[in-house]
Amino acid sequence: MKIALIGYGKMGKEIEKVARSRGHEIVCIIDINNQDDFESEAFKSADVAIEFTNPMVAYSNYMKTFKAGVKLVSGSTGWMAEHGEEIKKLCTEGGKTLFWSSNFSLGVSIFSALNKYLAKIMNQFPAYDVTMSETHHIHKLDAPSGTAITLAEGILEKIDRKDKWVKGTFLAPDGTISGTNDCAPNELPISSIREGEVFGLHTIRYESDVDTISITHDAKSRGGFVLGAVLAAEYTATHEGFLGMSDLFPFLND
Ligand SMILES: NC(=O)C1=CN([C@@H]2O[C@H](COP(=O)(O)OP(=O)(O)OC[C@H]3O[C@@H](n4cnc5c(N)ncnc54)[C@H](OP(=O)(O)O)[C@@H]3O)[C@@H](O)[C@H]2O)C=CC1
Ligand SMILES: O=C(O)C1=N[C@H](C(=O)O)C[C@H](O)C1
Repeated sequence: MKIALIGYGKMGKEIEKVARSRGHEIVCIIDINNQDDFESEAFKSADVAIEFTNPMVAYSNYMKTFKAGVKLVSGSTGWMAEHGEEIKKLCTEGGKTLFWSSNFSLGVSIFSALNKYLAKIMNQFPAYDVTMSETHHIHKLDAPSGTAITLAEGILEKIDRKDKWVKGTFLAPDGTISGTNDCAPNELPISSIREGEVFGLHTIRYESDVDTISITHDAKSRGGFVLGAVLAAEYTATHEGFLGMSDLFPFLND
C-alpha cells in the first residue's frame, strides 16, 4: 500500500519504520516546510495519509488532504472541540474518509472497554466518586489528553450522576500547580501532569469513605500507538466514512 506521512516528529518517524517493515511504501512526507506537497502527484498517489501533528494545524491538514482526494488516518488530539462536528459531517455526508482515534493502542482499546464496564457497575453505587488523572511528557501541547477526554466520555455515558468532565489540577513541567479538583457532584475532574518523557499514563479512580478502586493504563513506549495507526491505515484503505477503533476492534462495541 502507498502511504503519505503528514507530520514527521516522534510519531511520524516511528510510523515510517513500522509501515516499511509491514511492506508499505512511503510515497510522500509532509512536514512544516513543504506544505506545497499536498498538491503533488506523489501525495495524491497515496492510498492513505497518516497525520500526527498538533492541535493547531490538524484541521487545516485534514482539509488539504480531503481536497487532494486522499483518505486519512489521524491521531492528532486537541482539535475535536472546535472542529469535530464539521469533520464528522464531511465524512458521514460529504464522501470524505477519516479514521481518527485519541489513542491507537490495542491496550487502551481494552482499557476503554474495561472503563465503560466499571462505570456501568458504578452507576449503581453513588457512595463512590470518580476522578481521572493523566501524565504525559513535557512536550505535550494539549491538556487533558485526548485519551482522557475519550475515557471521560465513556464514563459520562454510563454514570447518570455525572454529566460533564472538567479540567482539574495541572502540574506543569516546572513544578507549579494550577487549577483545582474541587467540583460540583455532577462533574468529573481530570487532572493533568507534565513530567519527563512519560509516554502516556491514565488512571481512573473511584473513591468511597472506606476504600478506593482504581484502574490504570501505562504505555511503556510509543509502540502500541504506532502499530495501531498502521493497522488503522490498512483498514482505511478498504473502508469509507468516519472510522474509529470500534470499527477496527469490534469487541469494543457494547
Ligand atoms: N492517537 C494516538 O494514539 C496518539 C496521538 N498523539 C498525538 O499526535 C500528535 C503528534 O504527536 P508527536 O508525534 O508526539 O508530536 P511531535 O511534536 O513530535 O511531531 C509533530 C510534527 O508535526 C510537525 N508539524 C507542525 N506543523 C505541521 C504542519 N502544518 N504540517 C505538517 N507537519 C507539521 C512538527 O514540526 P515542528 O516540530 O517543526 O513544529 C513535528 O515534526 C499530538 O497531537 C499528540 O497528542 C501522539 C501519540 C499517540
Ligand atoms: O501526546 C502524546 O504523546 C499522546 N497523545 C495522545 C493523547 O492525547 O491522549 C495519546 C497518547 O496518550 C500519547
